[in-house]
Amino acid sequence: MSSGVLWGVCPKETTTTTTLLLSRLVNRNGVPIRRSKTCSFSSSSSSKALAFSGTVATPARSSEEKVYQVVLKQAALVREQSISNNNGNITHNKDKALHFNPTVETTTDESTNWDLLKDAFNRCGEVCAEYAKTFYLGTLIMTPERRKAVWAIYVWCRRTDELVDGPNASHITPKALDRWEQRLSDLFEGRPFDMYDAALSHAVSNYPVDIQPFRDMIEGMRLDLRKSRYRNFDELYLYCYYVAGTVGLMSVPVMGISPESKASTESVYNAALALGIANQLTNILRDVGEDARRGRVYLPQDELARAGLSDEDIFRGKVTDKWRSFMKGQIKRARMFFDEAEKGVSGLNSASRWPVWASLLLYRQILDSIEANDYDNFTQRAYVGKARKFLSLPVAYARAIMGSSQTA
Ligand SMILES: CC(C)=CCC/C(C)=C/CC/C(C)=C/CC/C(C)=C/[C@@H]1[C@@H](COP(=O)(O)OP(=O)(O)O)[C@]1(C)CC/C=C(\C)CC/C=C(\C)CCC=C(C)C
Ligand SMILES: [Mn+2]
Repeated sequence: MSSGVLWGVCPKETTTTTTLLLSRLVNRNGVPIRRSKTCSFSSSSSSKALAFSGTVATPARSSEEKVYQVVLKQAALVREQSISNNNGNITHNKDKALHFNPTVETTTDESTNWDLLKDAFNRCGEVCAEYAKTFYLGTLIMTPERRKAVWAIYVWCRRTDELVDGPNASHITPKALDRWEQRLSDLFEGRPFDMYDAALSHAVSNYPVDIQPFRDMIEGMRLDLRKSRYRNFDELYLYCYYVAGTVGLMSVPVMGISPESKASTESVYNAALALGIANQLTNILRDVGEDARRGRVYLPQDELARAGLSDEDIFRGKVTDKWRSFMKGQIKRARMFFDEAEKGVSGLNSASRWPVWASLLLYRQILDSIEANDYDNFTQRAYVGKARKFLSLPVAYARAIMGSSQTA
């Protein structure tokens, strides 16, 4: 498939801003911490920094606190907006979905809409199958409505990433991202620009999906345009939330929360966020060499310095004992986010657990593969081979099933 056809869309119009609020989830070492607004913070230079407003000094909020507020808001929205059946299970928002419901008597125009929409979802499925085969296979066990919605979200995320990473990336300006964000607002208001937008427009009208994680992902792409260094983990955490944690928050309302789950909505969202962060940290560790060749160093500068390393060491690309030891710490932290994510999978609807477990186990194994490469992520790209991928699927399935008995 020509990615030019799929991604070469130049959106029009203006922007909106994102709002992040307060509180927390896991600390920068990945350790869960529950704290109230009045609790004091642990470590981190940026958490300790003071933001001055007038003459009153107030502690600057850490990225974790800001992101946790988004989690709380998303969890509250899904509780409020979802129409619950007797079990409290999340079901479609039938009022909004009515427009595209083929079982409702339709005019010719509406039938045409429906045909176009069917084509749009089929195309989304093809894109997923092409770019993320294992994930695509996992979606096949979901209900058709859920599956289509997840595909539409996937395609929007991929296109958004391609704006700054794809073949036309050198032409992408902040203005283009503003136009992409305007297009996002339009599709959320039922005015899609193209067929992929129409698929997402339908999906977000059918499930209690909020626009904020989508806007925040665009904000992550803005960061990629203007920033190539991260001073500390607090900055990196925010970036990871923007480009990947958001995916978890977008997906939960569609994947659904299990009616039998004893887990709180908030804890399921926390786990989804953690999976996105874990995946992105893993991406970053896998792609150190590739990113360096593009002049990018995502690794926290203060942690590099503490390990006696600098950008120069990364550009030189020599695996030394210092590097191995530094990488061990980074891998450990990524694993802690995976651990955090694992705790929430059983809170999802049963049919959504298998693809989530599969993606979690596969991504997590990239970390094993970095170790197997003796931490050479400068010249080698860690990957999970076909055999290991294949073996992970029944393991994922078993975990998904085990989750059912734990939640019941
Ligand atoms: C309770 C619980 C655990 C729920 C699970 C929630 C859930 C489904 C979380 C999904 C987490 C996930 C797959 C995050 C994606 C993270 C990621 C890899 C982001 C990449 C960003 C940019 O990275 P970069 O440019 O550095 O990397 P590349 O070299 O370009 O790869 C992204 C590329 C952003 C775009 C993200 C996607 C295209 C993935 C979107 C995926 C979905 C919508 C489906 C998620 C569903 C499942 C089952 C995995
Ligand atoms: Mn990318």
